[in-house]
Amino acid sequence: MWFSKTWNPDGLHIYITGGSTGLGLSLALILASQGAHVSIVGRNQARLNEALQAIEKCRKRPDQLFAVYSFDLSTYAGSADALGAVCKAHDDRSPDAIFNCAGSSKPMFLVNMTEHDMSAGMIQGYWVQAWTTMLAAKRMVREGAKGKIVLVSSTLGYMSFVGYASYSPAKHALRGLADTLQSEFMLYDGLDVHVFFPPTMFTPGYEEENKTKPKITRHIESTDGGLTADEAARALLEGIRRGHAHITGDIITSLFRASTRGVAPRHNVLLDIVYDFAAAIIAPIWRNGVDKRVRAHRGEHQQHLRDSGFFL
Ligand SMILES: NC(=O)C1=CN([C@@H]2O[C@H](COP(=O)(O)OP(=O)(O)OC[C@H]3O[C@@H](n4cnc5c(N)ncnc54)[C@H](OP(=O)(O)O)[C@@H]3O)[C@@H](O)[C@H]2O)C=CC1
Ligand SMILES: CCCCCCCCCCCCCCCC(=O)[C@@H](N)CO
Repeated sequence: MWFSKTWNPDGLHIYITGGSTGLGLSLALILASQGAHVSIVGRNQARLNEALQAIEKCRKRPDQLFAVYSFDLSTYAGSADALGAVCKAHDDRSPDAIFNCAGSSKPMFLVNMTEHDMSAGMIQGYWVQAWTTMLAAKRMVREGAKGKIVLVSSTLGYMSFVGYASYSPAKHALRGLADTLQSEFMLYDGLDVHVFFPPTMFTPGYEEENKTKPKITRHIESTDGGLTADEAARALLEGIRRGHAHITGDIITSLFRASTRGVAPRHNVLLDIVYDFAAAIIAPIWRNGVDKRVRAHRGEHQQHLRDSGFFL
């Protein structure tokens, strides 16, 4: 399955969760312009309608079907209803590819989180993609269909630092799910799983998470230059075209990919060995600087805890 080096979306039915903004919308626009039928799901109907208008402008042929559906994918039932609606418009057949882009994050200090913040991290990071993956796999296997399921993790699915206690565990969990399925789906012919690890992407979701993001977190992650949603979408599609199991679209995440590879297949063996070696040198130096910065932040953090009423 790693050796299929071409993928042409023309004429395929592609289901994009979280396709109304950010990465998912960029993917929808690119895939529509390449001749795919595109179905997207999100919660907010107004944003879905706007997305549909934008997708319509990318139409390549009159027979392409574009559809948007409002469902909350954080539950099994919502994900099942969404997938059912998406398939119904295509003779009840499963999509040829599913891009799980839905998700969100709320960076905060652990001790400032409520029970809801902590559990929402797992729901909006993991379950929002895992339920659709499970439901789609069942459908595809029952139909004997060939297809692709793509999960969207993050650089924070390979490593983490202060501020991401509710989010990074969920993105690590997606990697575990993808690695498992990359093995398990060897049982079926033509069912592929890919997992994407984007760095910072300048999207509406990024604007939203910056509202709660601690200053120290923002500072540490500024090492990463970031990508536009369009650049990230193109990197993801290139990874799929190359048949990569773990897809990275920037050098920093490629260093982490190579150095935390486990038994995931390498991309270019020689280059990945170079990345692994480079990470062995750079990672501890970077880490040392970050640890110093976090320790130097202790005084300001205590003040923040007092100001936020934590001790009351
Ligand atoms: N931006 C970044 O810096 C990074 C983001 N990521 C990940 O990439 C993915 C895309 O991020 P990005 O494009 O920034 O996000 P955006 O917030 O811009 O878009 C998220 C999309 O998902 C939808 N969505 C969110 N929650 C649900 C839900 N419970 N049910 C249905 N739809 C939902 C949103 O629509 P609506 O709100 O209307 O439901 C929207 O369409 C996410 O998984 C994110 O965690 C990874 C690394 C970096
Ligand atoms: C091998 C050594 C390399 C050293 C450099 C390390 C730099 C780390 C940058 C981390 C960037 C985190 C991006 C978060 C994206 C994300 O998922 C959030 N925006 C939440 O949505």
